[in-house]
Amino acid sequence: LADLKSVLVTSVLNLEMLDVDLYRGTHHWVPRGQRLFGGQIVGQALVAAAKSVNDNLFAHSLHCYFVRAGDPKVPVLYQVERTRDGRSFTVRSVKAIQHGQPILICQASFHTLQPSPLQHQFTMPGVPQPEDLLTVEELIHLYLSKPDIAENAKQGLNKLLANEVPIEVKPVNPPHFYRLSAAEPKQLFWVRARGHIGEGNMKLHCCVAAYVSDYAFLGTALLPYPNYRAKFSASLDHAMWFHSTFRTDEWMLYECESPWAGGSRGLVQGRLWRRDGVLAASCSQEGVLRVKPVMEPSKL
Ligand SMILES: CCC(=O)SCCNC(=O)CCNC(=O)[C@H](O)C(C)(C)COP(=O)(O)OP(=O)(O)OC[C@H]1O[C@@H](n2cnc3c(N)ncnc32)[C@H](O)[C@@H]1OP(=O)(O)O
Repeated sequence: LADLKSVLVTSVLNLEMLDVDLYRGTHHWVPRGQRLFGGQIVGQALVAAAKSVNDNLFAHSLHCYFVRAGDPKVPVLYQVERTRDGRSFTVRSVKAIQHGQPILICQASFHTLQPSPLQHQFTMPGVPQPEDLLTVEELIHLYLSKPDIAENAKQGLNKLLANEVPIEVKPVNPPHFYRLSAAEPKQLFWVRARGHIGEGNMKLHCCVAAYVSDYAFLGTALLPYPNYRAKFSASLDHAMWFHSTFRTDEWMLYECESPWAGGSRGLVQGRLWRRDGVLAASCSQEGVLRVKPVMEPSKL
């Protein structure tokens, strides 16, 4: 079963070409709520951009704004503009369109492989190996097996189990579902695409990493506030930098932290580590976070 090709490759990131530099994407997993998953739109935009660059060029960064909510009822069109082709760097601008209007604007830059004596990186945090940790689904089953669990909590968790998220996630510090204590705005997950992708197509692995990197990212900014729940949260922008080769169908450590929240917004930053400690990619995102108290204050 593990050798089944990842749905991210066969479906989500497999765009239909409509014309030169014009593509159509389909949806796979749509989160609860009425908007498309941002990671899907960024991943598909990067696929569209990468189709117009030479094979010797690799994505090194992307910068996106989510300007409208994506509508799950209709497909997304991706229109690529060939902004510049240089000797080393090539830039593409992609507009994701629904109902004739942009939902995402994305700039992606590609670079030829160039060796350099300048080379450093932070050190990967020391964490338990993925084989010693439980998946989110296993953690939910464990939680559901407790005798005193409230009916509404049960329903919420069962809905989570019914999700067909095409990525596997193993939290390093298992979440306390419905926790009421504040935590530092930091979290660590092992993540990988479900199914097989295989070695060799670095362009594709960058697109999968773009998809994966939006998953649960913004939630990091809510960890210090267990007494508030998001009544509206959405990513406003997303940026990524790709540093080295990696495989997204192998476990990677996603280190997320939120250095700031204020003014109904939160900033999150992340690092995707290869299992052998090589820094694969860095990410940043700002999101809108409109919250309300979990329990209404007493009127007495
Ligand atoms: C996992 C994370 C993800 O993947 S999220 C998915 C990717 N990101 C997105 O889909 C975001 C796409 N972008 C957007 O939807 C827009 O740019 C957003 C962020 C909504 C822009 O916000 P804004 O300029 O407020 O838009 P808008 O005027 O259309 O209002 C949208 C709804 O929000 C409300 N709103 C507005 N301001 C306030 C406020 N200060 N306090 C409370 N509510 C506010 C508006 O009334 C409107 O509500 P409604 O939709 O009419 O019910």
